[in-house]
Amino acid sequence: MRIAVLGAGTMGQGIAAVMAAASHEVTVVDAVDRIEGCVTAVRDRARRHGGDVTGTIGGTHDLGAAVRGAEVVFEAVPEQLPLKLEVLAGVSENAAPAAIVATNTSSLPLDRLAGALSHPSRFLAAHFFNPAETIPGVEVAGTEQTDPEVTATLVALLRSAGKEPIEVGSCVGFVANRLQLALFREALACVEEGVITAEDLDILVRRTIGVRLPAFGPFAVADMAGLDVYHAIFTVLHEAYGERFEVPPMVSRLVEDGRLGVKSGAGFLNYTADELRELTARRDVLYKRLLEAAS
Ligand SMILES: NC(=O)c1ccc[n+]([C@@H]2O[C@H](COP(=O)([O-])OP(=O)(O)OC[C@H]3O[C@@H](n4cnc5c(N)ncnc54)[C@H](O)[C@@H]3O)[C@@H](O)[C@H]2O)c1
Repeated sequence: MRIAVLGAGTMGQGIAAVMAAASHEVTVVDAVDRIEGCVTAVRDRARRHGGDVTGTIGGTHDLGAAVRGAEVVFEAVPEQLPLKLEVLAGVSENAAPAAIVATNTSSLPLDRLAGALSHPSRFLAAHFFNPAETIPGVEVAGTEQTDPEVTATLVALLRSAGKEPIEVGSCVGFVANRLQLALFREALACVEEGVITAEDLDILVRRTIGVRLPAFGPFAVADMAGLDVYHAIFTVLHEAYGERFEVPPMVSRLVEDGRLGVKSGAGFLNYTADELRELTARRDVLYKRLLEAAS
């Protein structure tokens, strides 16, 4: 496929590297003086990521020329609404009506960005994580106007390039950044209260709750801990810290229904008898391997 990547900074280079390593014809567009430097950086990153780079990598300052022949355009210019609107308007003027336009915005509302395009049904978000060539997951979000076929095509493109697209609703900040910032906000609160240093907090996270996350998400972790246990902890933390730790009604409901997690056979998630039997052993093996890999 012919792919244009707009903005060849931290993210654009990574996205271009992913696509070049997957044999696509990639053109990066940037406002920097030395565009050759961006191309070299993309090629180096693609090589480190994928070995042989069979796709071509070009660079230009000319957005119009780059997007004119592109089947997919990835936008990765800085997170400023007026700039993104200007760049997307330039894409709209020059790209073929059938081209798919994907923004890598972290937080800007997709509906506002879609307003810059004359074919908003071809627009959606592909939110990569840094470094884009290494982190597997990519959040994919459309607006109400996005054609489902466009989403399906982008998802297939990402999969074929070795990524793991995960579709999310079109909310500000999507999902991963909301989770990441919620954790960071509480980490800052702990440091500001003086209960731990920033250095020790990083160690604590890496050696406790962080060990679990590559293997199990927050709902699986909660089910393994026991939702009655979470209910009790929320109750105490709510008294100490107020509103932000109020017992979530969903947790209360599940506890009332006897869905306490793995120990009662179901919680947030459902488990087959086989899964329940194997879960603890699988968990212990995974944690051991993850700790070995991280050391
Ligand atoms: N850095 C991250 O960890 C991260 C992660 C996910 C998403 N994002 C999002 O990705 C986008 C890009 O972020 P980044 O970290 O790569 O920024 P960056 O500053 O590293 O790169 C942006 C690039 O865009 C170029 N640029 C500026 N104006 C331009 C224009 N008019 N035309 C073409 N190129 C132009 C800049 O010269 C720069 O090289 C933002 O929307 C950001 O929120 C960033």
